[in-house]
Amino acid sequence: MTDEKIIRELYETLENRRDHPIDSYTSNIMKNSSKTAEDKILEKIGEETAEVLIASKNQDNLIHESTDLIFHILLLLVYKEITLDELLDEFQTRMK
Ligand SMILES: N=c1c2ncn([C@@H]3O[C@H](COP(=O)(O)OP(=O)(O)OP(=O)(O)O)[C@@H](O)[C@H]3O)c2ncn1[C@@H]1O[C@H](COP(=O)(O)O)[C@@H](O)[C@H]1O
Repeated sequence: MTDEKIIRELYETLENRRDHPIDSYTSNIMKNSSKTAEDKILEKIGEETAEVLIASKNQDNLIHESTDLIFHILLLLVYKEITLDELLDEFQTRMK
């Protein structure tokens, strides 16, 4: 699958990991522990943002680092129970 449907499939997987936790990276990060789940996800977004800046300046790994950042933003939205359709609707309202 190499079209935009992969984002919807990923989103559904993340919602499933949130609602039916297993022992996996995304389920574990969305669980509460000593740090709240939200703080852990926000910390990852901060790290991945810095990695995108460095990758862009170094002309290296920009796709890989951007994917990590986008992935963690999607994870935050799923954790906050925002649906993919709400995100897409927001983009739609900006279409000219
Ligand atoms: N797309 C991703 C995805 N992208 C990044 N990551 C994880 O996010 C973390 C990124 O953190 P780091 O950058 O610190 O990790 P890293 O490996 O050192 O990365 P780099 O330094 O190389 O950039 C790693 O542990 C990655 O495994 C992801 N983990 C899961 N998914 C997808 O999410 C879905 C659910 O995943 P699980 O919960 O693992 O089943 C599956 O469809 C997966 O394909």
